[in-house]
Amino acid sequence: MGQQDSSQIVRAHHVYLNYGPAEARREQPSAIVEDANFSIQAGEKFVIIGPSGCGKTTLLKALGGFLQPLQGEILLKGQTIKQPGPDRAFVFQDFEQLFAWRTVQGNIVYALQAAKRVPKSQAIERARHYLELVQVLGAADKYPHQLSGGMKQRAALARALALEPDILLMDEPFGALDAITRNQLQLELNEIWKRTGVTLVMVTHSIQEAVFLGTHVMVMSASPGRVREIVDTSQAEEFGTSEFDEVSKYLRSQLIRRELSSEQSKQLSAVE
Ligand SMILES: Nc1ncnc2c1ncn2[C@@H]1O[C@H](COP(=O)(O)OP(=O)(O)OP(=O)(O)O)[C@@H](O)[C@H]1O
Repeated sequence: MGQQDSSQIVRAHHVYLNYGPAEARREQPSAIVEDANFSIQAGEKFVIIGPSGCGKTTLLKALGGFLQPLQGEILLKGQTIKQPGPDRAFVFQDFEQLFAWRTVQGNIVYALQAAKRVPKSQAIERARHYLELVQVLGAADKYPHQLSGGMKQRAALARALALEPDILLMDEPFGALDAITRNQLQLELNEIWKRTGVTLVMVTHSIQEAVFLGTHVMVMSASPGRVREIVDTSQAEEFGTSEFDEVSKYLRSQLIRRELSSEQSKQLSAVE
């Protein structure tokens, strides 16, 4: 490996990913993700887009340490990622990611005690701070089944942020929300990012969301999943501006290039 830039938090170096037992994986001629090379700077909002099945979630799992590369390596702060750790927190699309038998605050306190051994009184204080940040402090004593989908996602976000991770990994976190709640959470996530400075790595199917939230958007191609391009979108964060429209158009053209079938192209247009 070459030298690591001090502000570089993640470096993926010729990463090949596949599933199954190590032996079987080695015998497979092709990988799901092939030769992925990219780096993420601390404090970036790094968004991954690509056609369905190209390996976006697979890549997030590898960043999370849940899947080891067949070849290559992923470094976090200069250290090879070998397993999951509290320095990386996840938010998923699924509304049911909180422990059903604990209150919203209890979910966060438990995570802090289990993952970071934070003493209880300090964990409660931290939980309430992050619940306030995502605007669900009023629901601190409620159980997940008493919350709307949007509130559950806010609570899951608070739990992830409370861990004060080096990177926050988000897999289509707003994908199952209605359009209004989704827009509101996008706006709020931007504000939270400005206040916390956390490095975000997010997968989305929406080009608009990618451009709005991302400072950088990585476009993947399918079969095999490869990194096609990383686009700096930091100047295009305002909906409706010419920069926003231009970069969205460019990303769309990159996504539907070459390998997409007409059916997949239709699906992509439908989500935009
Ligand atoms: N646990 C698993 N075991 C075996 N194969 C898997 C597993 N999870 C995913 N795959 C396969 O890996 C490929 C990439 O899946 P992945 O979920 O990473 O794609 P994606 O780009 O996130 O897709 P989508 O946009 O549809 O969510 C798919 O062919 C999928 O069937």
